[in-house]
This record gives sequence, C-alpha cells and structure tokens, in this order.
Amino acid sequence: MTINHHSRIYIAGHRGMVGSAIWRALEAKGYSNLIGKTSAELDLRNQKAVSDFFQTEKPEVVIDAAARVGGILANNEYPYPFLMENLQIQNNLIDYSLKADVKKFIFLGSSCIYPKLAPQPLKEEYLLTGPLEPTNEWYAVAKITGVKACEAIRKQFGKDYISLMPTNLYGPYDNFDLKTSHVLPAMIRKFHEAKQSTVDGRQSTVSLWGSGTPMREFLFVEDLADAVVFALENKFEDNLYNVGTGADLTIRELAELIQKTVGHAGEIIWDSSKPDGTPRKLMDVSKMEKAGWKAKVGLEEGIKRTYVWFLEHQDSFKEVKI
Ligand SMILES: NC(=O)c1ccc[n+]([C@@H]2O[C@H](COP(=O)([O-])OP(=O)(O)OC[C@H]3O[C@@H](n4cnc5c(N)ncnc54)[C@H](OP(=O)(O)O)[C@@H]3O)[C@@H](O)[C@H]2O)c1
Ligand SMILES: C[C@@H]1O[C@H](OP(=O)(O)OP(=O)(O)OC[C@H]2O[C@@H](n3cnc4c(=O)[nH]c(N)nc43)[C@H](O)[C@@H]2O)[C@@H](O)[C@H](O)[C@@H]1O
Repeated sequence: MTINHHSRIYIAGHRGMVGSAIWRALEAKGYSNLIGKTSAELDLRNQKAVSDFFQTEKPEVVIDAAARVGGILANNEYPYPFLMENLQIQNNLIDYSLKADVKKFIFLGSSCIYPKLAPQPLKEEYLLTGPLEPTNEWYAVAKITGVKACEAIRKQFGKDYISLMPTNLYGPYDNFDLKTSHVLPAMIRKFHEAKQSTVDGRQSTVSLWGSGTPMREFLFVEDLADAVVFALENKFEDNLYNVGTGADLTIRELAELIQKTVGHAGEIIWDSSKPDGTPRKLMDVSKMEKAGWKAKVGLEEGIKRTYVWFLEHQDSFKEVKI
C-alpha cells in the first residue's frame, strides 16, 4: 500500500503529549484524513467499542500513542493498571488492526523494555536477555508484549507493523503533575514554583527524588513525532527501532541545567526515600540513523521551549488522577 496525504490515519491517544505532537507533524505535512478519539469517546480497553470503531472508521494506518503513562513513582505504586490497561489498549488496537486489514501499524514502546543491567548503549537485540528494572517491570512487560505482537504479525502475515522504542520524552503537553509525572516536567515545575516563593528573602528549596546519580537520555517530543512521520513514509526492513539522541546525563546535571534555565537560585535537596530506578538506559540509535533518521533538537533548546510552553499553559493543567 502506498500511503498518501488522503490516507485514513488513526492516531490513538491524539490528545496526549506524543499523540498531539504526531497530529501536528502530520497536519503540517499535509495529511488531511486524521482520525482521533478521546478516551471518553472511545475507551480502548473496551473490546466491543474498539471492534465497532474499526468497522465504522476503517483506518488504513494506525499509530498507537495511547497508553497508561507515568513517571517512576506512579509506575512503582500502581503496577496493576500499568500492566493490565496497557495490555488491554494495545491488544485491542493491534488485533482489530489485523482483522480490519490495517496496512501499517506503528507501536510506541519505551526504553524500559530492555534489561536493567544490559550493556550500554542499549541495542535492539538486547531485548529479553535479562531481568527488568523492578520500578517499571509491569509497564515494560506490557510494552514487550506489544513489540512481540507486531513482530508476530510481521512474521506470519508479512504486514508492515513496526515498533519504535523512544527514550524518555518531554515537551509541550507533558504531564506536570508532581505525583505522576516524569522527571523533566517535574523539575521545571518545582524550580519555577520555588523561584516564585521566597522564605526570609531567599528562594525556596527544591526537593528532588533519589540520589541524582542515575543517567537518563531525553528526546524532545517534536523530534519523536518527526521520527514517527519518517517511519510512516518509509518501509523499514526490521520490526524494532530505538529512537533517541544517543547522549545522556546524570539526573543531577539535568537538575542544574533546568535550575539555570528557570533562574532558580535556591538550594536543592535529594530525597533518598524515593527510588532511583535503573542506573542508566542510553539508547544505541545507530539502527535508526542507518535507516535515515536523526534527532535534531538539543537538550538545552528543548528545555527552553518546554519552559516557554509551561509558562504559557501553567494555569490550565489538570491534576492527573490514577
Ligand atoms: N512520556 C514519555 O516519556 C514516553 C517515553 C517513551 C515512550 N512513550 C510512549 O508514548 C506513548 C504516549 O505517551 P504520552 O507521554 O503522550 O502519554 P500521555 O500524554 O499520558 O497520553 C496518553 C494518551 O493515551 C490516551 N489513553 C489512555 N488510556 C486510554 C484509554 N483507556 N482509552 C483511550 N485512550 C486512552 C489518553 O487519552 P485522553 O487524553 O483522551 O484521556 C492520552 O491521550 C505511550 O505509548 C508511551 O509508552 C512515552
Ligand atoms: C520513560 C519512562 O520512564 C520511567 O522511568 P524513569 O526514567 O526512571 O522515570 P522518571 O520518573 O522520569 O525518573 C527518572 C529519574 O529522575 C529522578 N527524579 C528526581 N526528581 C524527580 C521528580 O521530582 N520526579 C520524578 N518523576 N523523578 C525524579 C527519579 O528518582 C529517577 O532516578 C518509567 O517508570 C516508565 O516506565 C517509562 O519507561
């Protein structure tokens, strides 16, 4: 099948940080037949509703950016929904895509699918070679199942179903709720709020989680959207591709960078009662580069753009409920 600007493309999770960035990227490139449903309109955990949706809407392409998503604490404290809801959502989407003869399916996973202590940088072939990081193994098991389901369809039916594994993402429409968010949006909000509240004429202290020593890689969400468009427009030879920048830094270095960007001059304390998670998960991005795609937005620029977005939208954040 050739995909053209009139192809019916369903973006599951089109209101989320990732899905909305993919929507904007496709719209900007002239794709005119995009389909999106909120979770209130279509609960992807509901098999019957998903079956009806595929019969009515007949998408030709499905991009799966719908998931139960959260940072280290939410993953650690709510293992059951992170496992079960993600399995339900992706199983329904993948299975009904196959039944409805969807020609191209792009599944989005996460770098936490790789073993906790795998060699660095993480190559695609390290999948299922060792134990997972305990704080997010539930989510990782669901995502590994999605990768394998797409691989099975590719192997048995020869269909163009692929999986992209993004590293930690950030950018506009991120989740800034301090209990459920990832580290980067949490730091932006914490440093910003501490800058605005002074105690005895001094800016407030910021409390961050863990030791600050774990290393993480961060990709601006608009780069990820660009990678998804690239994957849509090109036929890949294999089923699994990492998407990242190929560079990482410690959480402490990230804190200093965000503190400087926001302009906070107070103290930072590290709360050792909170988990560190995996020590490092740097992606090997050579397979994607060989296919012809590379990240463009540097971390400093991405953080500045995200902070500007935060300043413009901070009054409208919804607190996320688990
Ligand atoms: N954020 C990261 O750092 C990161 C890193 C690597 C990979 N990813 C992957 O990227 C994808 C999207 O993540 P995100 O950060 O964009 O998350 P997000 O902002 O929380 O968005 C998740 C989306 O999923 C939808 N959704 C959740 N449950 C649903 C349900 N039962 N039925 C229908 N829709 C449902 C939500 O729809 P409503 O808004 O309508 O409720 C929302 O639009 C996920 O697959 C995630 O694994 C994210
Ligand atoms: C991309 C996602 O990454 C997630 O792992 P993971 O990078 O540890 O998730 P994050 O929540 O981004 O945390 C990354 C690191 O930042 C530290 N950290 C410091 N301060 C904070 C803070 O205020 N908030 C948060 N959230 N972290 C903070 C945290 O302890 C951990 O070492 C997985 O749980 C998911 O499954 C998924 O893979």
